[in-house]
Amino acid sequence: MALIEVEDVRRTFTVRTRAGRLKRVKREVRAVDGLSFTVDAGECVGYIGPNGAGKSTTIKMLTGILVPTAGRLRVAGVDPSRERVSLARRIGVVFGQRTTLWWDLPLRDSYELARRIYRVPDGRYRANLDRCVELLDLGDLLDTPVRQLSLGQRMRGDLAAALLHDPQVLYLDEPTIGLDVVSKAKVREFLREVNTLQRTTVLLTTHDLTDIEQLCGRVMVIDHGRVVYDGGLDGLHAAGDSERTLVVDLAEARPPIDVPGARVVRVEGPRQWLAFPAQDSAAPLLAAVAARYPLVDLSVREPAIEDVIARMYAEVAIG
Ligand SMILES: Nc1ncnc2c1ncn2[C@@H]1O[C@H](COP(=O)(O)OP(=O)(O)OP(=O)(O)O)[C@@H](O)[C@H]1O
Repeated sequence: MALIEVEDVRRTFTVRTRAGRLKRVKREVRAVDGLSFTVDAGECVGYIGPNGAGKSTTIKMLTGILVPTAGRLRVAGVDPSRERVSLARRIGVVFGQRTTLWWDLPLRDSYELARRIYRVPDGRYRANLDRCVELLDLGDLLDTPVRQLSLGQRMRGDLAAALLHDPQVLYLDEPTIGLDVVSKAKVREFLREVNTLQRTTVLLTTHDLTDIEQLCGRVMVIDHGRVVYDGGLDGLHAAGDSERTLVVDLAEARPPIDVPGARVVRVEGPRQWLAFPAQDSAAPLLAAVAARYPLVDLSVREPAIEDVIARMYAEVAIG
């Protein structure tokens, strides 16, 4: 069942720019330009794209903050901008860059306020709070004012606040930004649990592609307000023409070796790096290298997803 429906949605902004000393001209910016997709209940979807691609504008329309210029939007059966109050009970939102908690209040009081605003029944509130406190390790922090929390602690606090009312959809905008490795791991583990056990639908915007690799079965890449890729991470590699690398340690330093189906991209003493198409099997290549040259060691490196996406953006920009 589709929980999020976006059908040919557009959103333009009129901006005024200087033209000469006194004159100002109006210009139309198409932030979202004919966007269509659906997200089914229980999915965890990465929503990624370069700066200015239209991600925040999409999320703002899906939360009812912005009204689309044209097109149709539904979240959990509700038109976001027309029914913001009933939508608020169905969604949770976390912005990595700013908090939705009350700065001067202890976490516990912020949660209590959220309980009243969303009219969460007592039993459900208790159960959800206990679960979040345990999974996010918030026990010792509940009585600390939000302004005294570290960034990682605050983010964990924000995640709990977004989930106390059992939303069907959770929007996450850069949830791991600025966090250290340990905090990132904790946040990701929690999100995985929320998505797989609670079956909460997650739409995740991030520039940290490890978030996507570890959490999302599906990725949507957006550029210039349109979806340019929608599918699994594997397919993203194929779409971006990505390459894997075979790293070989030869018995001695040599000029670049010659093996069909691969090309040497780097040589450092006896070590050589051979690039080959990511979708090809590495086995024949390994066999060919081993048959021709005395080897000490070899390993295969997967392409960095950042490189794949950078390549894809470059193709879109050229095309
Ligand atoms: N309120 C606004 N007024 C004018 N232009 C806007 C407004 N909001 C967004 N834009 C423009 O719309 C385009 C899309 O912006 P948006 O913030 O949705 O991108 P984004 O993908 O979220 O980028 P980032 O990764 O940098 O957050 C940009 O060109 C931006 O300048």
